[in-house]
Amino acid sequence: MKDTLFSAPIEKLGDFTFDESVAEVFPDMIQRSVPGYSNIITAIGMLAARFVTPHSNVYDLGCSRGAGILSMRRHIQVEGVQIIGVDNSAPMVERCRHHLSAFHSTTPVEILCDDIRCIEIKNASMVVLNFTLQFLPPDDRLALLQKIYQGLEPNGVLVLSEKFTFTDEHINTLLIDLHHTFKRANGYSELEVSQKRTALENVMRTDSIATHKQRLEQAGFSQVELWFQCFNFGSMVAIKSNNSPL
Ligand SMILES: Nc1ncnc2c1ncn2[C@@H]1O[C@H](C[S@+](CC[C@H]([NH3+])C(=O)[O-])CC(=O)[O-])[C@@H](O)[C@H]1O
Ligand SMILES: O=C(O)C(=O)Cc1ccccc1
Repeated sequence: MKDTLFSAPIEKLGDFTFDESVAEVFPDMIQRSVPGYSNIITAIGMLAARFVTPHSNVYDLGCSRGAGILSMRRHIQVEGVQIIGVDNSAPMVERCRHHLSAFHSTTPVEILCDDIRCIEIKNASMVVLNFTLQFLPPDDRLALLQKIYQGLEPNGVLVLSEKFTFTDEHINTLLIDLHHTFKRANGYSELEVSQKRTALENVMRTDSIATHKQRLEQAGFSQVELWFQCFNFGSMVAIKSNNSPL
């Protein structure tokens, strides 16, 4: 389904939510809106092949329709792994469960319709936050990362993908502008770009790469690196060391 949600003028533009209409067009929306999205999904599978250990849990927090879960599940070759996907949007969860059931796998997946701030994380070898942390209130972000760190086993990995802001105003404007050019090249009109930007203003509060690094370190991660960036979008890995004091 093609995303045309912001194509006509909207008189009272409300805040962006992950409702039925967004869930319906979501694969098209994210593919045309996030530069590097497919590369990141592919890399999440490659990281799963390396990091997921036998008899561990794997979490995809804010799993939407399950693209990250499918990519990980395809690459997991070890036994006894349980994948847990979490999303608090019922229309997303419904489509995610339906989509996953269309593919055969020996690795079980459970999809929870819940807030990622409320679920328990334990015995994890890999945790994915693929463009989800940016939707949490900034004050709740550190506590979530601390919970993830505590739930990870030594040598476990967190993949954190986000839209970034940049402290240099000129660079920030340039990268936002290149993102808009990317969206225009993918068929979105000026009106679609500007209405969606306004709808996202109050719900998606982005941090700088430096803020993310500091917060991940504060949560306990000692090895943190940006492994991918395209314009103002990117993805980081954070590894829990095997001689962690916590
Ligand atoms: N507090 C929360 N608790 C649970 N879910 C939440 C919360 N806040 C937001 N969500 C969910 O996080 C997802 C963010 S989209 C992730 C893409 C996916 N990872 C992908 O790889 O395709 C990113 C984007 O749209 O830019 C939505 O499905 C929300 O319902
Ligand atoms: O579309 C945008 O401008 C974005 O920043 C990315 C995005 C993609 C899907 C849902 C919400 C935000």
